[in-house]
Amino acid sequence: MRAELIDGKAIAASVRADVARDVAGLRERGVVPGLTVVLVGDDMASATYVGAKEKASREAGMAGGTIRLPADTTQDALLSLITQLNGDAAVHGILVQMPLPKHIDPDTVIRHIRPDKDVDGFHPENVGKLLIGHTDGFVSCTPAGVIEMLLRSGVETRGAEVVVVGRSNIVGKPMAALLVQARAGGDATVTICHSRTKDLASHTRRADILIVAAGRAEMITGDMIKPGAVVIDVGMNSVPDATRAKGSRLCGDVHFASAAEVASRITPVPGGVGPMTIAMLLRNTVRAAERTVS
Ligand SMILES: Nc1nc2c(c(=O)[nH]1)N[C@@H](CN(C=O)c1ccc(C(=O)N[C@@H](CCC(=O)O)C(=O)O)cc1)CN2
Repeated sequence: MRAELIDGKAIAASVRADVARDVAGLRERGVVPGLTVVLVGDDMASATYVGAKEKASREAGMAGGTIRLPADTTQDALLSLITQLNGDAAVHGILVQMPLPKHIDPDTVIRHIRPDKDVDGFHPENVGKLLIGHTDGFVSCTPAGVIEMLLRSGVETRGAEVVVVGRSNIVGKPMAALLVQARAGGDATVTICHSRTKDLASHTRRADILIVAAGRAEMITGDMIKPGAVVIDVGMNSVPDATRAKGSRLCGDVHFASAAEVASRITPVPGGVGPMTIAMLLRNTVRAAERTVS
């Protein structure tokens, strides 16, 4: 393997240590940052992520917890709960775990969360603030985590050719917005590719930094990467693997073995971007709490 690993777990641990210090400072001023996570249904992966968020927020000294609702919860019942959390002064951050059951419209739910408690950064007001460069909103945790990883790893984005594969509202679009903005972790020249992009490899091969968030297991192979590029894999896919006791394994959107022969630096899956998502959620929650006192 030629590439050096970018260790998301270690970087996330250092962000979480910073957050814990900020939480301690707020507690001295009589404010205990509170995060409430809402999980609807019994999706196993979601339950794992929510459990990880709960544990991380507790370890950082925050209050709150998870409200678990059955899969047949109505949209109205969920909206009523959010109204109640919106009005609760002890709750600084509200997060509704995605995906939601099919009978609930995620956009309606996201719009119902008070923008100043939307620590996921999904509300249109927060997305709009990101686009126009206002720093008083919240930025979606996964793209914010990627920028933090690049900054803390000393990867220069200024003037870099960055290709983002994936155009989701949660990752691809905010990722591109962060990369083009005129400040540290930005100033890049950005191309967004997606499922309708013609000759994807001709774009990815130009990238100094390649960020892949397409949701297709191992779709980017070493021959699609410019030698020496930095590769950030946002993908999280479970694929069948008869050699594992579980019968499956977790992999990213990048074919790690071939990519690591070509790239200069690369994030693994697991242990790359995933842990950063949770660290940035904690950071957003501390910011939400800070804004209530300053
Ligand atoms: N309301 C939200 N829903 C979802 C979000 C989100 O940011 N807000 N993102 C994803 C899931 N997600 C957080 O919720 C998430 C996914 C993965 C990880 C993570 O740390 N993964 C580990 C591996 C875990 C495993 O072994 O299964 C890793 O990459 O090392 C954290 C958060 C969709 N929903």
